Amino acid sequence: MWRRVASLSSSISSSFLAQTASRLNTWESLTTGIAQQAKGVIAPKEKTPFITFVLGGPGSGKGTQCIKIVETFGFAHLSAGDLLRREIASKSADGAMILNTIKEGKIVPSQVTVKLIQKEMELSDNHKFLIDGFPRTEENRVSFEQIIGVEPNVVLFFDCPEEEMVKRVLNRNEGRVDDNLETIKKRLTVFQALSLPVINYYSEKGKLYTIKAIGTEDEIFEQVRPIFAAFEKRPSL
Ligand SMILES: Nc1ncnc2c1ncn2[C@@H]1O[C@H](COP(=O)(O)OP(=O)(O)O)[C@@H](O)[C@H]1O
Ligand SMILES: Nc1ccn([C@H]2C[C@H](O)[C@@H](COP(=O)(O)OP(=O)(O)O)O2)c(=O)n1
Ligand SMILES: [Mg+2]
Repeated sequence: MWRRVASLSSSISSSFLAQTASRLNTWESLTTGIAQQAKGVIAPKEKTPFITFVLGGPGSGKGTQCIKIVETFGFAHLSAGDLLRREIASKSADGAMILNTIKEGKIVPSQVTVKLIQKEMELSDNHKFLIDGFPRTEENRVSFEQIIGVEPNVVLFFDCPEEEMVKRVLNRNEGRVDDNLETIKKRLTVFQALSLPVINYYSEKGKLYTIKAIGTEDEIFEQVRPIFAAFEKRPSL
């Protein structure tokens, strides 16, 4: 599992290792993991997690491009929206609250979303994660850093004109409760007010890759491809 893999990486310093493990509250499982590895129960893996956040307004094409990135570069795709919709469908304790929040075009409390992402990361055997539609607020961003204890390697921003995003969402045809004009207008306001500051934050950190998200799906992917192709040449990916 990733948390054991990450923790066992030789490229992470031991103080960072301890800090991360305690944040994840997994020191016990970490040491168990080491013991199991020593016994040969788990195949040894030494890859550091490689995290990509995929940002952009509603309908900017995040999910569509994530499918292509998965096919070409073998990432695990974790869509925050899909994880939240799965919670609604499973009728979990948070389901009704999540449904109302999504209908209103608002953002679900960060701890709920980060816990869902954390669970998926822990279950995955992959070390390359595409985290789609997250972080959408500064609160999301800080919560991820506090709970997961790592920062993204790459942040993709699909930059798309509002008119085009509205057109795409209204044609999406996936039966989503938020794909209507009233909710999309609210979502665009939330995007401007709460998500753009996150995008600016990563721009200032030099981690942001802005993609002009107009044109065909293939044309857009030709802007995405070289970003990961360059990382593939490095030992980190
Ligand atoms: N380049 C594109 N041109 C036209 N339509 C697109 C393009 N990329 C995606 N779409 C369509 O737009 C809608 C929204 O795309 P999606 O990937 O779900 O965006 P997001 O995840 O950012 O909301 C979907 O119906 C998708 O098929
Ligand atoms: N980090 C996130 C991601 C999604 N959500 C909620 C609120 C969003 O409007 C919905 C839908 O998100 P999703 O990423 O699936 O939406 P788009 O693909 O951008 O249309 O889920 C959230 O509260 N917090
Ligand atoms: Mg999406």
